[in-house]
Amino acid sequence: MSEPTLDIVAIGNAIVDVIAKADDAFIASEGLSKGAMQLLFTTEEAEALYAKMGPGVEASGGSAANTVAGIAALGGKTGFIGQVADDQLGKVFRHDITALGVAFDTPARAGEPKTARCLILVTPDGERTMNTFLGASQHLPPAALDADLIESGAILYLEGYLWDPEEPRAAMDKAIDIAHGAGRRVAFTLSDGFCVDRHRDGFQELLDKGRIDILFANEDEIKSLNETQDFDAAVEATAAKTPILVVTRSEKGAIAVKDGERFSVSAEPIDKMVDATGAGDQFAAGFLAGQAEGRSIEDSLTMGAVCAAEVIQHYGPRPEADIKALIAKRLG
Ligand SMILES: OC[C@H]1O[C@H](O)[C@H](O)[C@@H]1O
Repeated sequence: MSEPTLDIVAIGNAIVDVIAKADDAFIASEGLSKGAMQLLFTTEEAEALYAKMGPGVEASGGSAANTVAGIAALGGKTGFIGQVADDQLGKVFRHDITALGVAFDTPARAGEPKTARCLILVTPDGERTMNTFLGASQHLPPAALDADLIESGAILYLEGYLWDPEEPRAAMDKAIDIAHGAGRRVAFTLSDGFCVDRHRDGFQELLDKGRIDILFANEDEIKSLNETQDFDAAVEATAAKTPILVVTRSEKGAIAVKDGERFSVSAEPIDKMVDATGAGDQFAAGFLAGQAEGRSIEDSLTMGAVCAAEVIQHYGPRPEADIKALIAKRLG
């Protein structure tokens, strides 16, 4: 079996975010669930919400894409697979991710629907409420997978959001087989509490069949997965099904369980939470980069916490500061 040449290869929704400030009254009046991600099913729905939003800033996003962007910023070698349309936003997404040194060669898809966009409303408390029009990203077919790219990564990283549409779900299923067939590890994020509600059985089946080697979740997601409000019981149940479980807990820090041993890290101090978008993505970036560098679970958790703390102190889901330097300062 050949040695991997990349640290992480991710498959995810290829999305351009539009980020705007909003108040709680707007979230309520639109009937949105604060802090969650809801899907917008038509262009009309997306345009209607966009028209009501305040001035927005565009930034490349997509959960797993944000994670590989973070790992690349930390000096890791990464690849990405995701579907954009042959349009302006697709070009923006491709430019931004390749400019970071991420290998991304999934061909653009001609015609409708357009490249995915996520309308993100950030309230004064820094919480983000996401509204995603999946557009072209829901048409990532299994045939678009670059098996060589997947096999070249030490870890394949997948986002639970991609379990919503049928074609990418089949693609991820195939990608797991390719990665495991090449002796690689598979990491997976549960993405969102509502997403877990929609796909609890599918996610549990992945775990029961031993198809996930590293699972990322937050508190809501792990409780939802196990249909319990008892955090410790939820962690124990899922930790028994995967070699490494990582659970982020916002200001309470994060924990990991590896082979029955539990580790924890405090949240890094911050001045102010400006925008929570990308917090989980950058935590995963720090943790996976640590794993790729052969670091301990404790140090990988600290790297996750440093990356998450950086991203929530500015608008946008990807790092702006020199996170490599921040980690060097923190871990020496
Ligand atoms: O996790 C944050 C990301 O989720 C959504 O997919 C948005 O694109 C955003 O960048």
